[in-house]
Amino acid sequence: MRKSIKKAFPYLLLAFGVIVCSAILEGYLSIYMMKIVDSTIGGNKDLFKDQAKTLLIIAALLLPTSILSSYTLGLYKKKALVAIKGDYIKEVFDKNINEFQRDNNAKYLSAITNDMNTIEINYINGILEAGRNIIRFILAVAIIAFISPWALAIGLGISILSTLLAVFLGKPLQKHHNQRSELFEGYTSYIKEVLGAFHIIKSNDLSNKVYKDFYGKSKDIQEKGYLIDKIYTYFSAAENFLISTSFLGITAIVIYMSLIGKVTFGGVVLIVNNLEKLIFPIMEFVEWIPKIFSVKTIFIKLEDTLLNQGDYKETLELENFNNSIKIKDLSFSYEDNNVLNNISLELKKGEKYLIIGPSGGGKSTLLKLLRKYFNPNKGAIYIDDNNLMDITKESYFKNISNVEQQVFLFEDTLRNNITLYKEYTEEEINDVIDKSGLKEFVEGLPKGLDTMIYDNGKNISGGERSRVAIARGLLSKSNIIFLDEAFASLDTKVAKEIEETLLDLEDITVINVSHIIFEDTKEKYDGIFKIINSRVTII
Ligand SMILES: Nc1ncnc2c1ncn2[C@@H]1O[C@H](COP(=O)(O)OP(=O)(O)OP(=O)(O)O)[C@@H](O)[C@H]1O
Repeated sequence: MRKSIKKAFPYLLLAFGVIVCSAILEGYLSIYMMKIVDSTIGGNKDLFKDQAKTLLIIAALLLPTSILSSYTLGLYKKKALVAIKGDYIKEVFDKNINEFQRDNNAKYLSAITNDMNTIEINYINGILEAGRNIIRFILAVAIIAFISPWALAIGLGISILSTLLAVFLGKPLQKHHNQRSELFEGYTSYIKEVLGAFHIIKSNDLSNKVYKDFYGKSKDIQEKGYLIDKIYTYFSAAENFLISTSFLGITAIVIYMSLIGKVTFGGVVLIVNNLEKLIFPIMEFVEWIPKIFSVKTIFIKLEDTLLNQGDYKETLELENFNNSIKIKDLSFSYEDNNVLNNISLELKKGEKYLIIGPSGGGKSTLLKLLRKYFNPNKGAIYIDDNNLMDITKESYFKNISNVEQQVFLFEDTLRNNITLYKEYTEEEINDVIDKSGLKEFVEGLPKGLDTMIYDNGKNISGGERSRVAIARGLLSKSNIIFLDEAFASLDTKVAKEIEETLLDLEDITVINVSHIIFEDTKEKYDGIFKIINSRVTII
């Protein structure tokens, strides 16, 4: 993830370049001011008269450079955040389907909101502020060294002490930031769950329980934040004490040096003025250092969420599906739960299959294996004699489509929901609308295909949703359609009509996992398999 932020590095260089220019102007102005003060006190006013105009121009130039530095710092921040958020989402969608499904997706939600927020506040702002302070510090070092190396040595001593303090305090902060990030993850997951279950909570009078649970989780997060703030407070107090006593000490030393004639009056003014620039940047710098380091654990956590465990190299591109799917001696278990045992089946292109069996028997697992969500533990699935394990996911997914009980619909037009944002001719679209049984529905809509679908399809029926999923599959020229309990929430008449639509599709292989068997359509299947006790029987 840090690599993503590095993409914005040129903008960081630009911002720091502008700050360096501004610092040089400031330094030049300070030294000239000192020379003028000393020469004026010494009775020579000519230098002031000669240089007044130049100094005014330099002072005026500080205004645009400071505006430009704010602008370039903002630009870097924007580019870095867009890069890291964009790359994170892209990599989430590179995850294997099974690995993504295994996790609670609140983990990703929390990463893209809470963790990105912490990265922005502590890491990106930290880099900007630390860099800016280093530049200010170097300027002060140069100016003070020019006047008195002694004053510089003392100032640097304080800086080293402050840095050691920051490194020492950074460790516990890292741990607490990580724990807070985990609490945020649970909190996001909980909010997602209770908002999703709103009607169950209301209708079962669970609001009080939700309130209590929410209060507990929210309190834990606030307490952790409070603890982090407390550590920062102790840290700042120790640092303030160190700095203010040192500040007084150095001022006294410089005044003494002036009394014994080692520093001019202008030099005293300049050193006292630049001591602030020597000490405060370091003070701010050391405050940012633990914040920057504390984000390290968040980067590691984000990268962990993106890791794909399965690293099997897929080498075959499936252009088309022409003959058959062969399942040979396939076994699969979830850890030690053996779900499928030595299954062998052959499914032919264009034929229609129904898979039935008791709940928990392994029907959905077989379907997931056929959909390539994961690979078998033993045996194999062959698509036209190619081991499915070797076929790339991208090329395989182009050949299959899925009709689920819950068909996902985007908040967009019916057309875009069917085409899934790909280009097709009107003729192709009308053809699949006809074949999927959506024609009457579309014709009845005042805006036809341009009708908007709202809130994941609240304005269309369950049967229409299933038909949209079938239309998607037909339009993308899927060779195989998998159904997973697609009829479970439909009334019998609608379910039967959709099943008949599917059974009438020519050249398309349909594999339907269902509890529901209609006696009158049963005969239309080319094969019915029952999964029971980890084995398959042909009916
Ligand atoms: N991701 C998983 N991790 C661990 N065990 C799982 C997982 N998914 C399913 N199982 C277990 O595997 C077995 C088979 O589940 P599967 O969902 O394949 O059955 P099913 O026949 O489709 O059931 P149903 O008809 O109720 O949907 C069950 O014992 C189930 O608890």
